[in-house]
Amino acid sequence: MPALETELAAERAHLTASRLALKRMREHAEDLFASGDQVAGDPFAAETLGRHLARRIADLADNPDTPLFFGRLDIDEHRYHVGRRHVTDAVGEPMVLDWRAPLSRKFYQASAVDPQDVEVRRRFGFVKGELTSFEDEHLSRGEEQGTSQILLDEIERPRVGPMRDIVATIQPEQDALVRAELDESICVQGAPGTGKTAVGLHRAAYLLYLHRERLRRAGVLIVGPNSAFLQYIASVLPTLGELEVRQSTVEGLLSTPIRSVDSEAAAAVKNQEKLAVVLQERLLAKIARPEAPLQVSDGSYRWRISVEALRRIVDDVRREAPPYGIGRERVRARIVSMLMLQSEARRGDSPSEGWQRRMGKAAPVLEVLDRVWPAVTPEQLVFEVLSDPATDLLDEAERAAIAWAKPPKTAKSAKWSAADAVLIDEAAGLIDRVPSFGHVVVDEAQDLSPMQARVIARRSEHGSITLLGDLAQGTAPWAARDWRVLLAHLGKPGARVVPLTTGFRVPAAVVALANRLLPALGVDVPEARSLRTDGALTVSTVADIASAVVEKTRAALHHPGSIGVIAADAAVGRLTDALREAGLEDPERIVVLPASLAKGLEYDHVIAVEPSEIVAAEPRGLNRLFVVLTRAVSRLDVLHSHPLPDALQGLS
Ligand SMILES: Nc1ncnc2c1ncn2[C@@H]1O[C@H](COP(=O)(O)OP(=O)(O)OP(=O)(O)O)[C@@H](O)[C@H]1O
Repeated sequence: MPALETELAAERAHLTASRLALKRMREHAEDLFASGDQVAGDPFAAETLGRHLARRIADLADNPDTPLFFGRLDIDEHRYHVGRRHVTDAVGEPMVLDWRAPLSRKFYQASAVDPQDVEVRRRFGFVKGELTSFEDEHLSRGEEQGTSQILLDEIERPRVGPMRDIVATIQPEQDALVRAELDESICVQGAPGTGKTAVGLHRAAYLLYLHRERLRRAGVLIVGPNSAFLQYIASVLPTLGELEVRQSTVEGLLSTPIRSVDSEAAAAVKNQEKLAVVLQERLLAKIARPEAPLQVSDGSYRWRISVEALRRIVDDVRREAPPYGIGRERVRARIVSMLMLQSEARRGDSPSEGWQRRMGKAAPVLEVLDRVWPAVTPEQLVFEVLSDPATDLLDEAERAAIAWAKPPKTAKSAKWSAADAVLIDEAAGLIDRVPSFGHVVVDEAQDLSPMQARVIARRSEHGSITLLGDLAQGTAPWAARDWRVLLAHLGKPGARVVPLTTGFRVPAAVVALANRLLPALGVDVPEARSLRTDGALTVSTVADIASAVVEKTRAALHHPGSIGVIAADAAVGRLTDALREAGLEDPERIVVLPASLAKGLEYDHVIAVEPSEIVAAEPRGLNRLFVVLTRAVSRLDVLHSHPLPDALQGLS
């Protein structure tokens, strides 16, 4: 057998042996799970152990399509296979190292210039789970491949279905971000297709591996722009063995059901940061100066707190500035302890806890509390501000914009909008503490409004964040133009801003087209540089858009992979009908997508319909077009019957 075949056979044998070892590990976990009741001492321990083992069993599942290892490091006579999880043999010797283990870092970072003791780095090529090839780099001899063929094959593989993990081919600049310390917050300014989303998800998996207990308790949260995006990324973390990460939109984090839609003007006002100040001022204005002493009857005794002493309590608590609701409880507790001191002095013993509770709820105490520090719900506070936005912080036009069209009678009967729900969350954060996640990853972060950023700031106050985005793809009316400003709203003003510029999705010709829009977008971001020289771009002037879309879609079906027809939202119905009438319905492969939902997604073949309509549909329409043009993995057809936007003139 030739040497290459012998090597391949040996690697396949190692793969088979690793599979068997994984099976044994899983069976062991299943046996433990089955006998859990007898092993654990009490029902609580049994449940905890059960949950742990169920997680472990799920973690050890073997997916035949995802190879157990994808690389090998030869260091000092040892061979280390690097894969998605640890696999050990019957005596506990490692057969596969988890990609997140410290040693595995060399797989991603070693180079001919800095071999890090690695003699050989081997990358494996797989086809449908079958090990079919490998590439060696003799780093200690100064040999390093340019761009790996296995990487190129991977990024050119047709995309159908949800996003995949990239563990086998993480690049050094991505790896440095994935492995940043847990307490470091970072902001990744990444041009389209540079792997921002992938980096964020792998960072979450890496941090969970390294700080499992801490993060399991505090939790990890991924925030994405919409549910289509969340579905698209949902399977990446489970394939990396991480099942317990919360994935949500900003709206999904809020507790208020959304039952109305704001005008653009109202949404713009409500999303400004100064609304946080408006709410806070209105809340603090509820605190009143005590004007009378407090007297409480207690059996045959009568206790009294002077008005000066009450004022001192209120002033002290106000100065300490706790959340408003906690402040109210603090005032109550201090009143009760003054009463307690009087009772102790007269009766000579300490009152019981029951006595303290009773005093805390005594009618005169409640009366004072309700007068000087009244209880308020977040909904009530927002209702009051919107019903009567009397504040110098808002001008006449702003007040008019947010006034209710039909004022509800009470906070309970109000129909809240998405921006109201954010205000209610702000109010809730002013009134009480919000539990903080250990780490929060925010994707498409450029579109967060200052008030939405504060929703996330509250949930990451004691943790760190990974902020992912591209200022050029900002389409919301309030989209960020400067990361520093947004980072300040997120409570992480000092976070490192790191650019990513090597594109893995979009072919060079398509990147060049999209880059023509950059100067008109009004943001200062580095251009993308594509790793891909393949791909095809056509720009065609057509007479009838619908029939051109049908024709291009039919032609696209000759290639493998997904097809995204992306058009201005208003045109989607018409194009869907045209494709249906032409018999081109294949939900597995063809999607007609409104431009407003394209962000973060990718298709092998994109048919971008009528750019000028996409641009005209919204104030940041040019940014939207930039997003649409950069969704293509292999081929992009631009179809237009109206003139192209200025920046693209002269193309067809
Ligand atoms: N190191 C890599 N190896 C292989 N594929 C990669 C790598 N990095 C990124 N990719 C692939 O490139 C594509 C783009 O990645 P991703 O969606 O994370 O980029 P993005 O920066 O979030 O893009 P956008 O801002 O345009 O939404 C994905 O298909 C991803 O799997």
